[in-house]
Amino acid sequence: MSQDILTAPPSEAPAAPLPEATAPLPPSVVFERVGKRFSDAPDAAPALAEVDLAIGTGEIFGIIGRSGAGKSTLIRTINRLERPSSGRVLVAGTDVGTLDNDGLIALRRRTGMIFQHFNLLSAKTVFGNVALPLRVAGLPRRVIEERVRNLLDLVGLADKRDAYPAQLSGGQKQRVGIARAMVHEPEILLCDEATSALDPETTQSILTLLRDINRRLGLTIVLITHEMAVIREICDRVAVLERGRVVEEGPVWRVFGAPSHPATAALLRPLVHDLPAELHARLQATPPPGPHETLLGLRYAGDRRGDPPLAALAATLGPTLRLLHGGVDRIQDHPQGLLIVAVELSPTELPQRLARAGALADRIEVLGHVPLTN
Ligand SMILES: Nc1ncnc2c1ncn2[C@@H]1O[C@H](COP(=O)(O)OP(=O)(O)OP(=O)(O)O)[C@@H](O)[C@H]1O
Repeated sequence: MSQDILTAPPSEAPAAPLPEATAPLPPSVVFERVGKRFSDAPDAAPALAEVDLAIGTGEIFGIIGRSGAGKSTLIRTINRLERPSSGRVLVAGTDVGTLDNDGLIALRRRTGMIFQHFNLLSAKTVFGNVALPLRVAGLPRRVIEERVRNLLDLVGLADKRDAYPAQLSGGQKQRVGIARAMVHEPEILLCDEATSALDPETTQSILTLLRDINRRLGLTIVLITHEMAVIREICDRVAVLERGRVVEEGPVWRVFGAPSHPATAALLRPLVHDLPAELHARLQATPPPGPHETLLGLRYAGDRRGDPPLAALAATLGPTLRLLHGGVDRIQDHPQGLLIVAVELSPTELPQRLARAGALADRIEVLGHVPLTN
């Protein structure tokens, strides 16, 4: 390809536009109206309902949702650890529901999986844990030796090959888990809360490793997590599940910058951690009967020019307006402005003022209420 470019005669014609970085990639995993019921009881809510999603090849795709929303069930349909009750799951174009035993073994080899608690065998060394799936598959010793060595190099554990899991830190155990998941050179890596048992620094190093593997090997990564920071850090796109349904999906910068569904906004609410600790501790979900302040989070998408209009906000929300926090985050290189302000307004006045202030931010969210004490 580069040869063609180098030897092509110069052309006066304008260069063809480069494909947009966000152009959809061919799908690696497709969910078509996937439903899952664990119970036949007519009043039991389905674990999944009418899930339609396409995950592009080489993308890092996050699935979020509150506990019980169906995240694990959905990710487990990809390697058929769960079978949908309705709909289809396609992996690289193949309906995984139609696979026979051999097909299923092949599917599981092309979809590695890592887990929150690593699932390592304590009686086997690092080498033994990573080599096990290859031994089960009956590969020659020489091939196993070489592949495991390469994988331990890839995950930065070459010097730990003879250590036992009990001698490893959590981050090192997860690196073993990643190496083991990669033994069959999969096209897809499924991560089920892979960093949830790790401290922030170790989480960061595992995310860096996953991103590196994704970039170097073109691996598609599907991950579920309750840690929004993980999604923000490495995912290209994200889907939000609520009671088994996809309620929102899109590029992370857009979904996190301007969440359109209340379930997403609720998941992102930890932004209140940007508040001073003393205020955070006193925050209430419902307005108290006496005098109180209401805390508002105002978000600004990156393409909005200029500073947030503080004077206009004060004119609209009233003279009690206090600025508590202001900052700009970058998500996937898209700047996201966030202001947290406090206003002293009665429960009847608040919605009217908020309606008028709507044009002054891309999104305004009520974070809670704080009683005022004399
Ligand atoms: N094997 C099972 N048998 C019966 N019900 C199940 C089974 N697995 C999951 N469920 C139910 O399906 C729903 C979705 O569960 P799932 O574990 O997929 O949610 P989740 O979003 O991954 O939750 P969490 O974040 O707590 O892990 C829940 O109501 C759960 O109780």
